[in-house]
Amino acid sequence: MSAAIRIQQVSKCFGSTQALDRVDLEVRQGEFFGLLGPNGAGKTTLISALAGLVRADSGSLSVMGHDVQSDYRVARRHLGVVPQELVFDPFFTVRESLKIQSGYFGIGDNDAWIDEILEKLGLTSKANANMRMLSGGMKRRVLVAQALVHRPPVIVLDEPTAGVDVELRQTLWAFIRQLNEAGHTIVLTTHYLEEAENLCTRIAMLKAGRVVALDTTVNLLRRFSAHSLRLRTDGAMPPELVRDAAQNGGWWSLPFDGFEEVEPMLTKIRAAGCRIDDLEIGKPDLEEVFVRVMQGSQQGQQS
Ligand SMILES: Nc1ncnc2c1ncn2[C@@H]1O[C@H](COP(=O)(O)OP(=O)(O)OP(=O)(O)O)[C@@H](O)[C@H]1O
Repeated sequence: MSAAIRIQQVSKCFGSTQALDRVDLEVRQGEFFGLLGPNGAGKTTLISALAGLVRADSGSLSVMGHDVQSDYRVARRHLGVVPQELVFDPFFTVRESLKIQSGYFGIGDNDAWIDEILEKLGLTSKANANMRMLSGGMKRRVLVAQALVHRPPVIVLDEPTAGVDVELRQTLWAFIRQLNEAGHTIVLTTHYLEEAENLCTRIAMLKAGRVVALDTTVNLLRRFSAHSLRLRTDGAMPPELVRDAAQNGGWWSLPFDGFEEVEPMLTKIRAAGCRIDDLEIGKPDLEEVFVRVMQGSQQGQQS
């Protein structure tokens, strides 16, 4: 079975800026894959290269086995991209825009699918509204609809929830999850790491155009983050606990692997005469993983 997306040794420079530096990445069919990185890491450039909007200086990219340069039309037909920028033609209604988009892909009678997408994205009541009359969140919904109009097996969403309200987020993720369950491959870039942690089964992290971590979400959390006992006390902590602890805003954070370690830690704190004023258990989270990977730029274990 061919990979949904295969990126091999892709580099791209804009003048003196190395936006992509020998990127190797493979996304399997049916995956929900996260592409993360700080501003300017190269995520959008990589997506643009995949969609044929930017030409890589070297390397190759394919979608469902079709090279994005030599087999552009077929590769593009297999790909739906939700762009980060709100670009649209202000003169058409929502339905007209979707019909025109269908036309680009040579699809004539697409009304039933358009109705379904409109409904799933909560756009039915806006179908005949002019694009320029829509709010920012509604325009973003239309961008998602446009990306799906030709039923692409691979869907790439470039920060689809930037600046959108809770309702759209939930509607959007419910729909995207459904598409993933139906077999579509999903690639997501987002700065909301909680979203990526909940949705993506595998994650690549980019920094300065390079892949600096690539692994399953579970493995990344296991390797770079831990449970922690977080507490505020009235006095100095026992020195043997301070060694591994981090302090932030009056809170101590003590990492641990198994819950059986918690009670002995509390006993030591009490024995040192400290009163515990507040206490909580922190779970491993992707934000900690992200910060540690970006600080260290370790090459993550491949999976
Ligand atoms: N058309 C362009 N011309 C010149 N430089 C560009 C162009 N497009 C991107 N770059 C540069 O390439 C680098 C990667 O940009 P890119 O937009 O791919 O990052 P990103 O990871 O998508 O960032 P963000 O999270 O902010 O969207 C940046 O340094 C950016 O300034």
